[in-house]
Amino acid sequence: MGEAPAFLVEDLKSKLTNGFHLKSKVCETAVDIGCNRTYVIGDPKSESLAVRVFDKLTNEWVFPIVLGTKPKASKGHSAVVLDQDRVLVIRGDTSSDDGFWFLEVNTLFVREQKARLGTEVVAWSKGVIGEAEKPIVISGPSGVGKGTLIAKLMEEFPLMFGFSVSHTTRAPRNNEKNGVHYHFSERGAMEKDIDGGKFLEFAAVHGNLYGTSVEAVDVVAEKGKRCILDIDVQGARSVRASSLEAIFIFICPPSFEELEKRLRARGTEVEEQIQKRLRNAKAELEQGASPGLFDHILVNDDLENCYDKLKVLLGLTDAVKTTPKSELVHVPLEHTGLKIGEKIVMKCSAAEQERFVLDLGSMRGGAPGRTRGLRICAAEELSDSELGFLG
Ligand SMILES: Nc1ncnc2c1ncn2[C@@H]1O[C@H](COP(=O)(O)OP(=O)(O)OP(=O)(O)O)[C@@H](O)[C@H]1O
Ligand SMILES: Nc1nc2c(ncn2[C@@H]2O[C@H](COP(=O)(O)O)[C@@H](O)[C@H]2O)c(=O)[nH]1
Repeated sequence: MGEAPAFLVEDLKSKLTNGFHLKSKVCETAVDIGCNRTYVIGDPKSESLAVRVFDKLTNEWVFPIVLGTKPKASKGHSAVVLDQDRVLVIRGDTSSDDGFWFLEVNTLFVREQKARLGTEVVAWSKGVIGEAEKPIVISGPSGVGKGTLIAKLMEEFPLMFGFSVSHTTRAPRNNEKNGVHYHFSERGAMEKDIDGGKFLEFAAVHGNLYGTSVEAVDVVAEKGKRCILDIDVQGARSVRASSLEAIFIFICPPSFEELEKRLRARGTEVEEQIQKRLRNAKAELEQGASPGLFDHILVNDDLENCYDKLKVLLGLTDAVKTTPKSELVHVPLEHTGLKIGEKIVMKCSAAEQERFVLDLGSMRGGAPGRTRGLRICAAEELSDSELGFLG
């Protein structure tokens, strides 16, 4: 690995304490976390936000496994340590919906992945301004009508919802398209991606492997839509245990006989599979009722009736059919910032007269999902000390 170029580390380090400054074309920043580690973010050649770590105990560079959806390359960025767990990275010359990223170095998710992979790990999480709606997890036994309800929701509210396309090792049915209904995968390839930390959750269901990749959820969020996950109860349990905040809905059949009727009438499974799915349904129905896992239980008796109830609990009325747009702020390439408590006071170039405060006080979530609940407020809302910084 070799020794750290001391001049580089010292030079980069000196730029950052609680305050930070981005002049155009600063594509490499360094932050110290703890006594022994310097995280260097960025690569001036490619402008990518690559990450490497200098371990001061061994005097070696470490190249961590980088999880989560990575930020796009950037002409310049600034970085400030928020706590021992994460660094806020601000991409210059971008809009606030793609400007704020969190490099997680020691959060619970990162610690879990370090233990699992036995190597250095960091994870990216994109900062979301405002109260982006929570993803919706829909579970229930095979044949209960989850897919039917989700299809109705997507048809009525195409701008609001996006489907998380899972990976599965099951063979496609006649009407199923790769990349639309599922990413149909070879078991070996899927297991490799699971080992590589690319999955938010996975489970063996009815003899096949199914899983939700971090990317599947991110792709939906990237379009500004609310993500719907159709996953089994084991998957719901894993998501519940993760940092992804979601609403959990369990769909029940009116009776076991009706479930069997629907599964047979769908005509997609051979008898052996039907029997297996019905056996598993018994256990799933028991687990669905276990306390603390699901926020809502809906009985899918009459389809229209159940769909109406689903819309009510998601707070959907006829008046709400588009995605609410939060106000966007431009983050210029040149900016100066100061961390004061849970606020980042941003002063952009004097000529542009742009000043705002990024309030991290309500932030939640984080890798492997998004960091949500950031708030941007105007300079008028600043306290005297914050105004002092702005000069
Ligand atoms: N309320 C209902 N009344 C009668 N039939 C229904 C109802 N809801 C769904 N169905 C039918 O039941 C069958 C199974 O529904 P669907 O495929 O949506 O189930 P699913 O829960 O998504 O199953 P899987 O978990 O196997 O993907 C379909 O043929 C669908 O048209
Ligand atoms: N844990 C997960 N379960 C999933 C996922 N995608 C689908 N499923 C569940 O599998 C069964 C069977 O689905 P089918 O398409 O073969 O009928 C069903 O209960 C789905 O909810 C996933 O990514 N993770």
